[in-house]
Parts: sequence; C-alpha cells; structure tokens
Amino acid sequence: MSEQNSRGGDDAYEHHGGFPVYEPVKAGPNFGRFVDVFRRLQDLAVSTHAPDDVVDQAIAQAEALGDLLEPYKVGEGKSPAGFNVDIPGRGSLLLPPWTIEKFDADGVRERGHFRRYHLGGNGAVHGGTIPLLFDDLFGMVIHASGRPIARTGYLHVNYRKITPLWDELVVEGRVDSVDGRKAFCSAELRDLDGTVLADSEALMIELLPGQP
Ligand SMILES: CCCCCCCCCCCCCCCC(=O)SCCNC(=O)CCNC(=O)[C@H](O)C(C)(C)COP(=O)(O)OP(=O)(O)OC[C@H]1O[C@@H](n2cnc3c(N)ncnc32)[C@H](O)[C@@H]1OP(=O)(O)O
Repeated sequence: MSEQNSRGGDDAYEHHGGFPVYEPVKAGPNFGRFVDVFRRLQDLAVSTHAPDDVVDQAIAQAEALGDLLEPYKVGEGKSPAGFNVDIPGRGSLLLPPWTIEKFDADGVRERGHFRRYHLGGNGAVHGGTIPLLFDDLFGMVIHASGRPIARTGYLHVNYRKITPLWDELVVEGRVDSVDGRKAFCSAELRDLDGTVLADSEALMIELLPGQP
C-alpha cells in the first residue's frame, strides 16, 4: 500500500526519511521472561551492597552469561528488543516497562510503573527518566497518527509533582497541530487518581528523504 506524506509524496522511501524499512521482529515465547530477568538484575545492580566475594561471583556469572549471548549479537532492527508491542517497554531495557493501552490516530496511552533502577533522589523517579518516557511516547504518537517518520526537535517537560517508584501510572499523548513537516505534540503523566505528575510538549519534525 502506498503511504502519503505531508509533502504530497506517496513513495514509501520518503515515508521513512533516511531510515531503512524495519519489519517487526517476532520474539520467541521466552523473550518476555528474558527481559524481566534483566530488569531484575538492573534493579539489583543499583540496590545491593554485597560482600566482595559475592561481587566476584556475580562478575564471573555475568561474564559467563555474556559469553553465552555474544554469538547471537545482531544489528539494529534485527533483535526483538524494542519491536515487540506486547512486551512492556516493547522488550527494550532502555525503556521503562510500560504497556500500550491505546494506539490510534487520536493518540497513544501507556500504563506502567517505574522501578528501583529508575530511582533519582529521596524515593522519586529520576528526572531524566521522565523525558525518556515522553520522547518514546511521542515517537509512537507520530507512528500511530500515520505521519512519516520524525525526530524530536525539542522536548519540554514540566515536573508538577514527585513521581513515585512502583505505583501504576498512565501517560497519554497526541498530535495537537501540524504545520508542514512540524507536528506539535503534548502529553501528560498521571497517577490513577488523575493527578498530573508531569506534562510535556514536543516538536516532532518529519525527516526529509535521506536524513538520518
Ligand atoms: C514494528 C513495531 C513498532 C512499534 C512502534 C514503534 C514506534 C517508534 C517509536 C520510536 C520511539 C523513539 C522516538 C525517539 C525520537 C527521538 O528521540 S529522535 C532523537 C532526538 N532528536 C534528534 O536527534 C534530532 C536531531 N536534529 C536533526 O536531525 C535535525 O535538526 C532535524 C530534526 C532533521 C531537522 O533538521 P532540518 O531538516 O534541517 O530542519 P530545519 O529546516 O532546521 O527545521 C524544520 C522546521 O522546524 C523548525 N525547528 C527545528 N528545530 C526546532 C527547534 N528546536 N525548535 C523550534 N523549531 C525548530 C525550524 O524552524 C523549521 O521551521 P519552518 O521554517 O519550516 O517553519
């Protein structure tokens, strides 16, 4: 099917700027557990104070695990990490473990929580993690709106309240207006009482053919 872009082109290459056309990478049945166990290790790596001999054993076991996985390294777009919408955080350890609830032209909503790995100071989520959540959401908002691939021009975040670890939260965003290549987007992060913890505005700029 041809894809119409905002410049009136219907060329699938233009729709993707300078990006290759990625295909979904199907994960095996164990991949969700694989991601979960690494999330647990991320939490433990930043929340333990083990005796040095235990640290030494952990290093040996982690190196053995690295040796097991190393032969299976693949290039960008070839791993199921980041491409599986059924797995929290799309199966990417970079992303917080949030699940997509709504994905359509009106916007995208995700639900999830932050973990110990995402700790900033005094029990609150790290202030750098929240723009990550919004930035990824805006990428999905563009995808869901059917617009050509875009990169973030700017991302503004207002931190309204302390964002807690572990509590279930909801983030929702949408395209508010479009001006040529520019899509102006907004989103809010809320707790389950509806209190806004942070909100964000971003400019997502459609890539020209060949732009990386
Ligand atoms: C298969 C299953 C999939 C599942 C579903 C997956 C969905 C998939 C999710 C992906 C989720 C990841 C999403 C991450 C998204 C990033 O985080 S991208 C990484 C961060 N962003 C970047 O690295 C961008 C770096 N910047 C650039 O590359 C270039 O600046 C850009 C964006 C290509 C634009 O450059 P350019 O083409 O030269 O454009 P330029 O003429 O400068 O600007 C165009 C217009 O925008 C305006 N503009 C540009 N910058 C700004 C600014 N900062 N402020 C205001 N106006 C600006 C200009 O004034 C101009 O306006 P007009 O004159 O047209 O009115």
